[in-house]
Amino acid sequence: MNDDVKGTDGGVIGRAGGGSRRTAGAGGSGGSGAKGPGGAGGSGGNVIEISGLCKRFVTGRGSGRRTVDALDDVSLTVADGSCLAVVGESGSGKSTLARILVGLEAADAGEVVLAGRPVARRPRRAERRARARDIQMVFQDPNGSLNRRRTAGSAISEVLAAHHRVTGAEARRRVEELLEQVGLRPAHARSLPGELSGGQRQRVAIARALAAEPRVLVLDEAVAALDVSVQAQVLNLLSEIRRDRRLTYLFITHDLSVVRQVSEEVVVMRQGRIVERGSTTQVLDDPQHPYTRLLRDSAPRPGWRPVRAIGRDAAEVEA
Ligand SMILES: Nc1ncnc2c1ncn2[C@@H]1O[C@H](COP(=O)(O)OP(=O)(O)OP(=O)(O)O)[C@@H](O)[C@H]1O
Repeated sequence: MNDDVKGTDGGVIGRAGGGSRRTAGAGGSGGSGAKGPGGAGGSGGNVIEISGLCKRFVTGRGSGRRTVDALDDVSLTVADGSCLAVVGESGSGKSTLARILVGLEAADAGEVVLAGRPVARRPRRAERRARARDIQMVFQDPNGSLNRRRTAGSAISEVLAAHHRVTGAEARRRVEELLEQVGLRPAHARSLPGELSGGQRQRVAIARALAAEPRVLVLDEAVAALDVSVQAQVLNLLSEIRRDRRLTYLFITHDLSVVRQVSEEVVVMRQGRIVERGSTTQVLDDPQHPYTRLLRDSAPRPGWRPVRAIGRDAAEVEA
């Protein structure tokens, strides 16, 4: 972790309304938040602590060999019950971060502490299962987590059975409760994914993730495929669920208007590194890093004129 981005105030990422912000300096890439008074994993502490995370992908052979540092010394914390948004252009490393967090990918270096427990880089089966209870992921495309031949009810009860000792009538009752929580009717338990709209499918995917009763939801572009009115409904639903269940969200999105709606804090990623972090209002209203300004100025809004510089070096853009 780089000292130039460690806040002397103990960092900001993990605290809602922490009120401070850091821009990573030359060579800086990480953010750091302090443990709250409750300590890691405790109420008021950080439920996610990531430090020095690195991931390199190597593709091709010989002269076609290519290496990409998808994550380069990434550090951040997320406070219990808060929502941290992760933004950045395509290829900046957001999904790799999410996939490592939920165990779909192994990091090359660095540490992940989840609910106070360090996560092994190559965990055993029991550890993977324990992690899945703590942290669940919702993807952009619900078809990724829903089998087209399985009803919504069966998809949800599969996760229930994996993590909780419930069977028969109790499982059916829990499925109905979960469907209601995501704004669907109990009868939807009998629907196949193909019989549901995109928004309804994403609600089922959310109910399925909630069935584990996790502490953390990682949402990777979870509303990006929905049309705007459905998107607003699902975002409202996610906010209600977070409040009611005291969940923690890591919310990956490229859409800055979504960031404003859902998160208290935001980190901005570029080429595998964190370049800026802070409260959502500070970062979006008064961005300090040229790349954040570029992202903001590239977002469509009334009177917007496209900036054709995404992909150019941010320093160039600044100049
Ligand atoms: N399995 C893989 N093999 C090779 N390269 C990969 C792999 N996964 C990701 N990468 C590369 O790592 C970099 C980061 O990818 P990642 O998917 O994390 O970015 P992202 O910010 O989530 O992008 P997007 O918003 O388009 O999903 C990219 O350059 C990508 O091509």
